[in-house]
Amino acid sequence: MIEVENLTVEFGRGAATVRAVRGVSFTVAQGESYGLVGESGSGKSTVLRAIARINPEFGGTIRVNGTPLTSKRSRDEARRMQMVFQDPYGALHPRHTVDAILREPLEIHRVGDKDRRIKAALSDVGLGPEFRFRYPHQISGGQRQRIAVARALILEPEILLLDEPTSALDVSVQAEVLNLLKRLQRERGLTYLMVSHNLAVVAHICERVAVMNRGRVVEELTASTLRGGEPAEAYTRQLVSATEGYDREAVRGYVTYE
Ligand SMILES: Nc1ncnc2c1ncn2[C@@H]1O[C@H](COP(=O)(O)OP(=O)(O)OP(=O)(O)O)[C@@H](O)[C@H]1O
Repeated sequence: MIEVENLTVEFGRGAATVRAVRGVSFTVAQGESYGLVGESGSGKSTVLRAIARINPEFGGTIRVNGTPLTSKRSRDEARRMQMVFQDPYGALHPRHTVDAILREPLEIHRVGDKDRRIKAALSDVGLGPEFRFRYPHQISGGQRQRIAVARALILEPEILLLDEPTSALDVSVQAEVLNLLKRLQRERGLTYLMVSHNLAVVAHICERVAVMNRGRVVEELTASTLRGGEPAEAYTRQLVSATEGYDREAVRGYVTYE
């Protein structure tokens, strides 16, 4: 469970201060998938980065399973909460094989039975053992993102923070990775907090959604209200209609399961 209360994040000082997040509150229940949507610059990634402590400075309170987060991420917490980034190429070390990439978190956290776990992690994301000794440049973008998901899950966390996990992928590959994420969430009862500028992606994965604008949450709504296109706030309606044509087509491609 993630409880965010009156979160504020500022960058810079004096006249140059950017108030990126301004008093954001929401709660994500255990096993729920919750989305943050909004235009570029609305502050959604900054919320996620505060929870992951990539930006360690924040105001307000963030509690994970009841424990308030401090500016330093504990080792135990890293096991419970993992993050998947937009760009799988940037997130994976180019000179490490898939095996080394998946082995690293097991070594850091002194988890045994490494070979078995690595093979299982690959199979969990739909990749065969032949991928194990390849380098990131020897596999496709979608396969790289599957490896990033495998790495995030290899320590068996409860929570995944997903920052635009499919935005760098072609639409057809996006659908595959989204279906994979959805299946893993269902099978393992994972809690997801996902950021995307793409309403269709969020409506496909998430049960509830917070819409952000200029650092604030303007509306919290269910995915079915979002899909139905009848949100209460004018800003959300604008966001829906701005993306309607393209995304409604795209979402039709998402509703198949592996
Ligand atoms: N490290 C930083 N230093 C200064 N300003 C920053 C920093 N990170 C983010 N910002 C600013 O904070 C605001 C919110 O950015 P954020 O990345 O959270 O938006 P976003 O909604 O996730 O958009 P995008 O989808 O484009 O990433 C923006 O005005 C951005 O320029």
